[in-house]
Amino acid sequence: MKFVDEATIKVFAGKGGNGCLSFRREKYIEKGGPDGGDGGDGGSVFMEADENLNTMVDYRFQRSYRAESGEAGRGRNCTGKSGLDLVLKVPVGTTIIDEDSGEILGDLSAHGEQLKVAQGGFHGLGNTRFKSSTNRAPRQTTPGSEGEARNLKLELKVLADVGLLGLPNAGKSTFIRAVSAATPKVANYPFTTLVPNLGVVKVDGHRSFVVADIPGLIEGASEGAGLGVRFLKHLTRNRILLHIVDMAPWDEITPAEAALSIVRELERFSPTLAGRPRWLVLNKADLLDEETFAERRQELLDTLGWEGPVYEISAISATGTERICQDLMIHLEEQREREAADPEVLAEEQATQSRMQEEARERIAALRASRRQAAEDDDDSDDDDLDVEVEYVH
Ligand SMILES: Nc1nc2c(ncn2[C@@H]2O[C@H](COP(=O)(O)OP(=O)(O)OP(=O)(O)O)[C@@H](O)[C@H]2O)c(=O)[nH]1
Ligand SMILES: [Mg+2]
Repeated sequence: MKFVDEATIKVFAGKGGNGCLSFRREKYIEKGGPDGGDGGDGGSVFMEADENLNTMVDYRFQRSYRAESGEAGRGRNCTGKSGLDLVLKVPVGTTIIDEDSGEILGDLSAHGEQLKVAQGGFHGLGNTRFKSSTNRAPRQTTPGSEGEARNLKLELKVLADVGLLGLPNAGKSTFIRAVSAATPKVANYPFTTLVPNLGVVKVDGHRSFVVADIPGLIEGASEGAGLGVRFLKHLTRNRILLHIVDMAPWDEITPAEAALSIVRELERFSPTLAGRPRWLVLNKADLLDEETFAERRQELLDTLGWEGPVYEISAISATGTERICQDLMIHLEEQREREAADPEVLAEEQATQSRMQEEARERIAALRASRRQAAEDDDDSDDDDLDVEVEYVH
């Protein structure tokens, strides 16, 4: 699943320090010559790619960044100190755009790569510089120049490793809140989530993966009902799906029926996607006594004929969620290692992704056609919502 993670910031390079106007004043020397030093240069602002980062989240809290200004020059020919450069770290793969002109300033594609985004101001000259044979007591200095200022847009295409799948109200957004710093809206009604949310899950402090919370699928999603179909195709880019099931639904539907409807949806949409690694996550365990929970669990597994991994959690109190994250991390790392070690595994994964996308495209095209047909019949529907591009929101 690919999202654009973006942030808009303003950067200010430091101003150059002013040149100093000063004359030597010492005992016994009545008219000393000029000794005003130059100012220091203002610091510049750089962006630097850092492989330890994977989102722009930090840039959403602080929007304005300033490099140090240079100090003014002083008497006795002292040059002012230069301002320190400011280096702002961004994830590898970030594109940096000048927001006002739309110009792409650069792509930072390797760890440690830097790009200067705002030039520091040049230092002013002290009056010593203006001494000449005809002017032994110059009173002239120049001010330091202003540093550049720029509005920048930082864009990062993020691939989510894990996609959350489930009916509306299953607890997907609650799950992502429990395991990451993302804070999507959670509410006791369906379709709370209207646009996907990404959360970065940190495991043991330094390892991480990205989870995408998408709007709830409802039965008939692959037929274009509800919001689901717009997002189903984005799941074709995930490595693994977590199917979140509400074990204590408030409506008539049983967890087994609900889960089955989701699986059918997936199969109709893309058989290849339905065959991807998928783990069952039974949520809201806190709302049921043990016995009822066990019964529902058994019915669910039987109905699905499920033999894959199953987790029991209570997302609201983050009970059981840590273990899933540990296991997901291991699964993803093993997959990454296999792909890195064996080109055939990587090629296979790419082929699978292409196949899923092809299936998704066909499905969407078929839906479009049938909607168009319907539109001709009643002249009242539109199919614009079938293929929206997804923007990332925290
Ligand atoms: N008791 C209990 N309630 C939960 C749990 N997880 C989620 N909920 C509640 O279930 C409701 C729906 O949760 P959300 O996280 O918004 O569900 P969602 O799957 O994101 O829903 P949509 O965005 O509409 O698709 C909220 O009222 C949550 O507080 C849980 O483990 N226990
Ligand atoms: Mg939600």
